Amino acid sequence: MKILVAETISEKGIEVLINAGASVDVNTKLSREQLLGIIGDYDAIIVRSVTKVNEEFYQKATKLKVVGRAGNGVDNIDMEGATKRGIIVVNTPESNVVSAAEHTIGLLLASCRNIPQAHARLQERVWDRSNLKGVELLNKTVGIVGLGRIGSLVATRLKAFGMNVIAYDPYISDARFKKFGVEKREKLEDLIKESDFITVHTPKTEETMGMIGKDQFKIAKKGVRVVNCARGGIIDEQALVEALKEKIVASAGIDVLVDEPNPTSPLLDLSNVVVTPHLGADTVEAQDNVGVTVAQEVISALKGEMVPNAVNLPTIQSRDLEVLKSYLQLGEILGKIYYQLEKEAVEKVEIMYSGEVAGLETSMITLAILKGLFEPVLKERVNYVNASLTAQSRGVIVTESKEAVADNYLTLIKVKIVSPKGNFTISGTVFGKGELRIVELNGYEFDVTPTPYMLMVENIDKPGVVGQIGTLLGVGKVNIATMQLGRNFADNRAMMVLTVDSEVSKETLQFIGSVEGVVKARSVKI
Ligand SMILES: NC(=O)c1ccc[n+]([C@@H]2O[C@H](COP(=O)([O-])OP(=O)(O)OC[C@H]3O[C@@H](n4cnc5c(N)ncnc54)[C@H](O)[C@@H]3O)[C@@H](O)[C@H]2O)c1
Ligand SMILES: O=C(O)[C@H](O)COP(=O)(O)O
Repeated sequence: MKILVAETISEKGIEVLINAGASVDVNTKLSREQLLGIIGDYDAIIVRSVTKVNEEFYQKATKLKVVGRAGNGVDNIDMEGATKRGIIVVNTPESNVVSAAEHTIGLLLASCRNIPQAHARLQERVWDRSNLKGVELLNKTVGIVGLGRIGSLVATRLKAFGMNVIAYDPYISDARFKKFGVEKREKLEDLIKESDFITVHTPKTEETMGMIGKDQFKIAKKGVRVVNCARGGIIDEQALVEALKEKIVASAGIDVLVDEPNPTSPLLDLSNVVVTPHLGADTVEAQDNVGVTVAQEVISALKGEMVPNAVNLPTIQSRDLEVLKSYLQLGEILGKIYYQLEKEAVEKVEIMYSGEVAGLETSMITLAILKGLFEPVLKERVNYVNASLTAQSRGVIVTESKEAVADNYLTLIKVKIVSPKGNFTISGTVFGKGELRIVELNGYEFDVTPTPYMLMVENIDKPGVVGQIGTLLGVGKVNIATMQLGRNFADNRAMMVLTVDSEVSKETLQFIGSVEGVVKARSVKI
C-alpha cells in the first residue's frame, strides 16, 4: 500500500497509516507538475481543500484506488471521474464541524469588535481607540443561512449570547428548527431584512453561489454584519466589497475566498474586513480527528473493507449487481427531480416497488433514491453510505412497500414525497437491457427517457402554450430533443416534459414562466 499525503494532516494520522504497514510519503510542497509526475506510483492520496483531484489528475493516477479527503467539503474532487474509475473517495464530514462553528463565532466577534485592527495598531505602539467602537450581540438578530451540522452548532452557541436566532433552510423539516429553538424564515428575503448579523453555512452549489449579493444588500439593514466560514462566493465577493465601501455592511468576517489559495480579492484591502486563510478546521482537535479518521478510512478502503464515510460507491462489477445498476440509476434520477421542481421540506418518502424490481435487493435502490433526493441541496455530502442517516437526521420518514405485480409495466418504482403542502409522485421503469423511463409525474402519464437537461412545464390546457414555449426555447438557442404532454382533464391542466440539448438559461425560464397559462416552469438537470 503506497500512500501519498499531499496536504498537511496530523502526525497522529500519519502514525495510523504507518502502523497499518503502509509505505507513506508526506510531501506537501509539490508543484502541480511534480504531483502529476509521481501520482502514478501511488495506491492512495490524502488531500485537503487545495489539491484539485480532477480529470487531468486521474489520467496520471493509473494505480489510484482511494482518495482520502481530510476534511468535510469535497468540492475539489471530481466525484464522477473517481466513480467511473472505481476509485473510492472518503471524507471526514463530522470531524471538524465544532472547529468551523467556533471559528465562525470568532470571526463574528473579531469583526464586530475590530479586534485585529486594534491589535495591529497596538503592535505599532499606537494607543489609539478612535474608530474602533463595536456593537454587542445581546438582543440582536442573527440570520443563519443553512441549518445543517455547522449552522445548528452556531445557532446553539449564539443563543447563549442572548441573540435572537432566525434561519433560512428550505430543505429541512420544521422539527429541526424546533429542535434548535430557531425561528424559521420561509424566504431568504425575510431573513435578510430582519438580520443584524448574517452567517452562511450552506454547501457550495449552483443555487448557493452568490445567494447573498447585490439584490440582498439592497434590502438588508444598513449596518448589517456578515460572516462566511463556508465556501468562497456564497456571499458574492464583488457585491460585498461595494456594500462594505458604502457602509451598508458594517463589517465582514471571511474565512473562505473564491480564488483560494492565491486570492486577489479586493476584500483583502478593506479595513472593515477580518479575513483568515481558510482556518475554520485548523485546530489541534479537529486536525487530530480529521487526520486519524481519514487515515483509518483510507486503510480500510485499500483493504476492501466497508468505509462509513465513503462519498461514492466504486463501480459495481459483479454480475448480480449488473441488473441492480439500472435501477440504481433510475432511483437516483427519480429522487433528483423533486427539489428541482419543488421548494418544500420533505416530511416523508414512500417508495413502492412493484413487478420484477420487487424481487431485487431494493434497500440499495432506496439509498439511490434518497441520495438523488438530497443531492441538489447537499451536493457531494450525501452518498450511498450516509443517505439513510441523512434522511433520518433531517427528520424524513422513509417507507418501502412491495407488490409482486405492477399495473401496465413489468417493473415499476413509484416514489411519493409528502411535504406540508401536499404529495408529489414520480414513477419510473426499466425496459429491456437497462433503458430507463420516467412514466408518471404528479399523476400525469409519460414515457420519457431521462437526459442530462430537461424542462418541465405545468400549464393550463389550452391552445397556444406549447407553440410559445417552442419559440422561446428557439430564441434562447435551446434545441428540443423530445417533447411529451401529459393531460389532466379534470383540472384542465397539462404537463410538458421536454428533453433538451443544453441547459435552459434562467432568463429563458423566466420568459417561459410568464407565458399566459404557464403555472410552473422548471429546468431539471440529471
Ligand atoms: N471554513 C472551514 O474550514 C469549513 C470547515 C468545515 C465545513 N465548511 C463548509 O461549511 C459549510 C457547511 O457545512 P456542514 O457540514 O454544516 O454542511 P451540512 O450539509 O451539514 O449543512 C448544509 C445545510 O445547508 C442547507 N442548504 C443547502 N442549500 C441551501 C440553500 N439554497 N438555502 C439554504 N440552505 C441550504 C442544507 O439543507 C443543509 O441543511 C459547507 O460549505 C462546508 O464545506 C467549512
Ligand atoms: O471542508 C472542510 O473540511 C473545510 O473547509 C476545511 O478545509 P481544509 O481541510 O483545507 O482546512
